[in-house]
Amino acid sequence: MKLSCKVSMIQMRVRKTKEDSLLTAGEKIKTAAKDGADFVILPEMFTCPYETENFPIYAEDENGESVRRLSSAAAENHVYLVGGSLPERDDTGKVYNTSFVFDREGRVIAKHRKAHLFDIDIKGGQFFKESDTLTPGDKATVFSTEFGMIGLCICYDIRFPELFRRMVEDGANMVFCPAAFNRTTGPRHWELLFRSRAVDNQIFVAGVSPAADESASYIAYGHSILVSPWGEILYEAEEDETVLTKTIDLTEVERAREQLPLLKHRRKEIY
Ligand SMILES: O=C(O)CCC(=O)C(=O)O
Repeated sequence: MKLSCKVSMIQMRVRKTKEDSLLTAGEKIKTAAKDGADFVILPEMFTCPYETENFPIYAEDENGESVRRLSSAAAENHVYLVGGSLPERDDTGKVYNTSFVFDREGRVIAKHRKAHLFDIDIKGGQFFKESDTLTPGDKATVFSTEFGMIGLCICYDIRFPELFRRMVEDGANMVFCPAAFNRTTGPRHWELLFRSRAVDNQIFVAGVSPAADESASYIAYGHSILVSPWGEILYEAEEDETVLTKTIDLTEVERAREQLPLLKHRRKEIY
């Protein structure tokens, strides 16, 4: 297993059209590859303005144009590509919030359908009801690479420690989370949640958000973040567009677990 990798987080604004968003993502993936990225991560719903009524309109099947374009981008740039998320329609017509992962040859090696739908109503703050148009996925997702097992989840999934523990039990030493928090829950919980999931599992966690767009009906929080197994914030963006490439030393996972062996100290018999 290789013990060091470069992760690129693409914080981009969703463009007016799907085509423009795909072209912009393509350019930024190239920039990340030039920086030497092994993994390139796009944001949640990076081609689709985040509104429930848009999900069925923008939805494509798993062999649709967006997936084909992301596959080509992964292969052309020889990177693992975590394709943020896209609205995906299955053959029964149900729509999911789905993240596809491509290997360096452009093959789909993982697919996570957001398991926890974002249905909230915060008085004086954010309202959203994904379940109006989306169906939840029904499994935890990990995939294998030369850097070990990697977990994958989407946005609101970050709030569920049980899902993370499942991915960690399945071997994940790093979890990627395309996400789009907002200006109500972002300032309150974003850092706290990413740091909590990292520290309670002693893993690296990366959250990648769209850039804020003042003209959107749902303004993403931005603040794409990378957290170490010690819970330290290694990088946090502002609200604007940025591509940030960071080297990750995966031996940190083992070191944290040797020095502070909390996973071994679990008392499964009492909970
Ligand atoms: O959990 C939150 O506060 C934000 C979640 C979210 O925006 C989403 O799941 O898309």
